[in-house]
Amino acid sequence: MASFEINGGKRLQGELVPQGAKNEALQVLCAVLMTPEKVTISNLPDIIDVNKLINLLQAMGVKIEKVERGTFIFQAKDIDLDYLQTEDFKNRASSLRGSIMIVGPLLARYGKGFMPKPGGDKIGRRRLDTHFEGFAKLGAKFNFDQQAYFYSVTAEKLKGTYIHLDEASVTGTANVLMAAVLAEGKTTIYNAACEPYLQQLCKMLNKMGAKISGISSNMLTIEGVSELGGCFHRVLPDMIEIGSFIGLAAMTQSEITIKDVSYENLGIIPQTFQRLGIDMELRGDDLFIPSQESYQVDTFIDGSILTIADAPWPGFTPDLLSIVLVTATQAMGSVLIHQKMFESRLFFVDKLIDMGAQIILCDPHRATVIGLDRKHSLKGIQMTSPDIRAGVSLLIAALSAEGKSVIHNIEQIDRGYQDIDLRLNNLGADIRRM
Ligand SMILES: CC(=O)N[C@H]1[C@@H](OP(=O)(O)OP(=O)(O)OC[C@H]2O[C@@H](n3ccc(=O)[nH]c3=O)[C@H](O)[C@@H]2O)O[C@H](CO)[C@@H](O)[C@@H]1O
Ligand SMILES: C=C(OP(=O)(O)O)C(=O)O
Repeated sequence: MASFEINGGKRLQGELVPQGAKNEALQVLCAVLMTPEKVTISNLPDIIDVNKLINLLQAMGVKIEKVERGTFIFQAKDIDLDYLQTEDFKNRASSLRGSIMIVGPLLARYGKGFMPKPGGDKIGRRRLDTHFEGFAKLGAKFNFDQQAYFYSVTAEKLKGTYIHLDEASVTGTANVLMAAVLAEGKTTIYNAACEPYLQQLCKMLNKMGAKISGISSNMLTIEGVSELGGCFHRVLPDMIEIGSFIGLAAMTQSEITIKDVSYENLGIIPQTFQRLGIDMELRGDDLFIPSQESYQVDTFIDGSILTIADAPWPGFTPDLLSIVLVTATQAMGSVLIHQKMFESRLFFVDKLIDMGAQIILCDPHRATVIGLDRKHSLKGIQMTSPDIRAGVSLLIAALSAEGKSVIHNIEQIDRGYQDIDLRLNNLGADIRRM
């Protein structure tokens, strides 16, 4: 288990180039299974989860050529379907969440798809009903082996239909969408998730010959086609990393320019950090965050305490709530953080409280943060990263803190943030990997 040792209290200055988006990368990598033709993807982040999925695809028989860091050519001509029953497949596929999205493409192209219990963050219940109910609506037969915790779907032929998803699941929408693209006839997916990740996936599939309309809305219409061809696709900058850098700048009083953020795809994210009192300026497509002595949390119009809550897109993404929470610890004013989607994502506040933050964990979903307004700094401590976003939040807290902190289990951070220590050290941080 690797660790970071951080000497905090340093102001950073300079430019950060965001990596490609982790959660989009996982979707579009699964989509290479939709065609026997070559698919080139660029701006793939070099992070644990993405590399695990690339290795899984390779083990399944996908030919992969690395053009340069971040750019790969994939060709899924001969897939070894027997491999999907092996222990090696089960081990690899269960080590990340994104692998679940290979099921839709496999079902669509080969009439069968398998999946062990997928991995990913332990941040609460993460059910897969939406995925399998969607496949069943398209005509697939579903089986769940409870003993082996193994999901399988089979179908001789998928037939387009009307599907009202039980919830706007991100990976669920991607999975059902990919199955529908090669189904016979028209499919409508209502209550579809519509994050930029999904918009990008739809655009990529259309480039490959799919007929998807309604992109960016919660109703996707798909006219099935019999086959897809190759394409070139570039992954968007990671909006979660961009949000993390905004919080980092505010907490450490740093002046940071985040390059080429693709502002139009950030949705409500900049606005949400502005409500914490963080100034920012859009310069071209770069986001400039000035060094701020103090930032004051907004209230609602009636003067009541601000609530920041997650919601399906275009609402505020749950993956940035931990970062908003840590950023609020040094703000002037109070804010209620309401994590509606996941029930185990706020417990890391214990560590922030140990560092001197003023937080009341009301229940597993809600925490009230009473900002310190830099009356005193957080103090460095030893801690363990419980999940990817809490891990980065603890890193931000440690960078702002007085003294030395150690964060254990940084594999959690590395699975989503590329070379984070090196990139922040280039701007003046003091992070040592141990
Ligand atoms: C690999 C990947 O892409 N992971 C992301 C994906 O996970 P994933 O696709 O697994 O998450 P889902 O969108 O399926 O659901 C996330 C959680 O929110 C709940 N839920 C979902 C929709 C809804 O309308 N109401 C509701 O309560 C679900 O029950 C679940 O507990 O989306 C999540 C939600 O944005 C993100 O946190 C994950 O980073
Ligand atoms: C929860 C996340 O990832 P995963 O779904 O891969 O666990 C995340 O990216 O914040």
